[in-house]
Amino acid sequence: MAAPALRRRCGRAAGLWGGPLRAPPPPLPLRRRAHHHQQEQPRRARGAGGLLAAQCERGLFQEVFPAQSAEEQLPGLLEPGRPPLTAYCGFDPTADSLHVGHLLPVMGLLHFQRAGHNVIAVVGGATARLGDPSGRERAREAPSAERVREQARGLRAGLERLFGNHRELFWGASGGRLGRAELLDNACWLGREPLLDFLGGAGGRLRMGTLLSRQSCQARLRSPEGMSLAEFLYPALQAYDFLHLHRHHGCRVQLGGADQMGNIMSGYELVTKMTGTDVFGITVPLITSTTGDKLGKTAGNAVWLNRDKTSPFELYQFFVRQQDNVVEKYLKLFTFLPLEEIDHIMEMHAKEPEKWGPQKRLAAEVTKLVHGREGLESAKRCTKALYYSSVEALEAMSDQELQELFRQAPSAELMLEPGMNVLDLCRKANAIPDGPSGYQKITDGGVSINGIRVTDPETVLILGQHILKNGVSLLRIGKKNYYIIKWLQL
Ligand SMILES: Nc1ncnc2c1ncn2[C@@H]1O[C@H](COP(=O)(O)OP(=O)(O)OP(=O)(O)O)[C@@H](O)[C@H]1O
Ligand SMILES: N[C@@H](Cc1ccc(O)cc1)C(=O)O
Repeated sequence: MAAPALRRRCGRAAGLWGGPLRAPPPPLPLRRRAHHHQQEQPRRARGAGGLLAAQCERGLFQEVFPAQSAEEQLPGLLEPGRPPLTAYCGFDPTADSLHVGHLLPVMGLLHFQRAGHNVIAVVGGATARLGDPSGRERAREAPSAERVREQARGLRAGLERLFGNHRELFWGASGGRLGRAELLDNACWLGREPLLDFLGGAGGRLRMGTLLSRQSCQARLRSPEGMSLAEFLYPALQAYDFLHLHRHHGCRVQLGGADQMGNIMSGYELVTKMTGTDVFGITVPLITSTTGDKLGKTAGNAVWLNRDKTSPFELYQFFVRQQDNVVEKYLKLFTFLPLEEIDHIMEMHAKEPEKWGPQKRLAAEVTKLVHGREGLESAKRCTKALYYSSVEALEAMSDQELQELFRQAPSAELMLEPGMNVLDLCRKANAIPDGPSGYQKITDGGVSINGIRVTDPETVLILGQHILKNGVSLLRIGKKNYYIIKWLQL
């Protein structure tokens, strides 16, 4: 199958925009195209029929496969009133947490769900043992079965949180029918499939030439290390997942990042050959860092969704720091805000760029989806405490937040002794050098407690001022050396 030639940019697939199939509209810049279509054919406010068009317009759905039948059939299959479709996406537990890159295929699933379709998130408890060679220059080190099981737990918890937060905080009031969301692990079927059955069944249908022609395979075969049989068979296992999900859950759509197109095409090949049913693949764009690397584990630049690895505050700050040239794109990709609202946010931003309005909104929406309302409040509290030296915010912080906020900061547990002063505190916390230079550090104005500079080393510590109600003090030496002091038996 000359598959890559069939791939086509989602944005150019006229049928997906709701326009005539044989007369695609001329390619116009996105914003103008939206208005052009609004005039020709009113855009449905919500509903399955508009799902592909809407997500292409947001830039979330990048490519569809196979282009022609997807153009011809998907819009009809997604019409409101038709039976719901089932779409799936897989996530390999090669770490114990999801990361920001994974959010995009999850957003894809959530949009399917919002349009009334059923979705399945598959944790690759079996596939992670082999390691997907797509987009990788070298093989991964094979993790132990126990490690994969442990990491799969982390991924499952993360996915459950995302779907739960979405249902509670982003759908609750909408009233419409939200599709079903299921969480499965491919170890449940791949782990039980006898080898000979697999090779004799799926193995007999997939073509070597096609598998070898995939770009990810070619790149690896040319590399000095070559490619193991396990890695070579990876796409066959992923294809088998699609077949299994099709047979047992009626799944007809596989979503994935752009790097997954080869594996998705193999799944398409297997399902159509074995069942004769048309199935489809949809990819989402890859989120990259400012240096152009795919954001993820391989490049070592992952921003995690698990609170233990990246706190709500750090996640919030990651999005607040996004540059103007990507923030509009991210608002469309990572939030459910209507496009008209995003336009308005961007217009306001042009007038008042110093307020960082779009960045803050983006950060708030994503943090709420990932960490819930409480996580967003925590992120805001930490921001106030750190960047606005808010004693109130500091006082309201839990131990966990303090640890998260000052992850790298040393902490000390101290007993408050009568008459204890600022110099004693700094010394006991090992925050200043012994002798006169430490003393001078304070008199020079290099020390603050709870955001307030203290220049007299003999100042006696006062409860409620130097020691907050929650029994902590935040000591800062110089510009950014923080020490967390926990007072015992106050
Ligand atoms: N930066 C990203 N942007 C968009 N999609 C991504 C990104 N990173 C991962 N994905 C998608 O998330 C899904 C699950 O990815 P998976 O966890 O298996 O690998 P990964 O995170 O890409 O791993 P690695 O970084 O180790 O290559 C895939 O569809 C993948 O394409
Ligand atoms: N191969 C995908 C993960 C995946 C695993 C199993 C699947 O059925 C689908 C996708 C990746 O590494 O990104």
